[in-house]
Amino acid sequence: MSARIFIDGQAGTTGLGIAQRLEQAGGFSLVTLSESRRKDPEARAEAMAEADLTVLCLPDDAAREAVSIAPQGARILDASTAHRVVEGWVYGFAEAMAGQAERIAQASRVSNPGCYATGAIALLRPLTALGLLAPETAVSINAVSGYSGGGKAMIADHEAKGGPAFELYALGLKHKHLPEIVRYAGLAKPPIFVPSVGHFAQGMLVCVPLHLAQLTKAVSAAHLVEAYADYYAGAETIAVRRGIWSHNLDPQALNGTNQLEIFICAHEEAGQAVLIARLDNLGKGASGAAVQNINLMLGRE
Ligand SMILES: NC(=O)C1=CN([C@@H]2O[C@H](COP(=O)(O)OP(=O)(O)OC[C@H]3O[C@@H](n4cnc5c(N)ncnc54)[C@H](OP(=O)(O)O)[C@@H]3O)[C@@H](O)[C@H]2O)C=CC1
Ligand SMILES: CC(=O)N[C@@H](CCC(=O)OP(=O)(O)O)C(=O)O
Repeated sequence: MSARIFIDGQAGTTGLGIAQRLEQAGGFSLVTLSESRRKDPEARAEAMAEADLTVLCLPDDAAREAVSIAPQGARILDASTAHRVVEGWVYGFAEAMAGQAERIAQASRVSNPGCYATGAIALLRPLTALGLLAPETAVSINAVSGYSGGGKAMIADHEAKGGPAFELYALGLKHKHLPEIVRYAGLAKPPIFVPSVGHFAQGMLVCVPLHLAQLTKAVSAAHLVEAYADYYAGAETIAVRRGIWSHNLDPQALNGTNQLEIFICAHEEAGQAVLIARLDNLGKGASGAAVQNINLMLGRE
């Protein structure tokens, strides 16, 4: 029998992406609401009761409201930022932490990670877990995203007005992904995080520049590659590669997939490295990860 999924916010960017992926995968049927009822709390609560699993693809306030009206026993996966560091919610990044896939499978409340957070945690968690990076280290993160990361409003802006070509933002240094990055990367204090957005729809790069002396012991780039490869051994969605000087990295290369690539680039004589995660912000950064979590929660993976 097919599993019944209610996507609250199905008309939005993430909701549409999840619906398409579930349709392609097969074995799911969607509980849907008419245009006139899709924001009606009573209709949404009924749809949650009918479904085996509800996925929230809503702005944060609407996601909190959805949880408050959810019928008893409803299982919820929240794609918003609202519950990522909230007690009682399991963080939906199965590959990042030992035992996390099992915790997701058993949970009734799972939060889907943020797109930048997925890249940052994929890079930093192995280093803190292996004791190579002390939690109190001062870390910086730079990232670039396609404009679909900003949802319907940013998509409309870019597609109607043609730009800007590139811009930095969140320069108040309080980006909404910092709390989840701190908690799940295992850091003791927030990194300096400077995201940016370019005039391309989809795809992202998340970069952590590192002086090798910041690590707790002397390691070569080859050792780092090996350490990441061991950490993610068996993770089908994550590939580890040694960065090559002559390569440029295109943020769009993994679009349409649920994959994440880690590149370790280093200038060892200078004691410098840059760790880079490449992913599709709408794939492993949103809808792809959501479908992975749906499968785990329903015991299909
Ligand atoms: N875009 C991305 O890359 C990612 C987004 N997310 C998160 O997913 C969530 C959705 O984002 P995104 O898909 O980009 O946003 P969009 O703006 O594209 O879609 C949000 C949808 O929610 C609907 N909505 C708003 N309020 C309510 C309500 N009270 N009841 C029912 N529906 C409502 C909107 O309706 P209407 O169509 O009328 O506006 C819209 O269809 C956000 O929390 C976002 O932070 C997570 C990971 C990545
Ligand atoms: C380009 C852009 O604006 N990106 C969004 C993040 C998108 C995302 O993944 O955020 P959530 O998962 O937390 O919703 C931002 O920086 O706010």
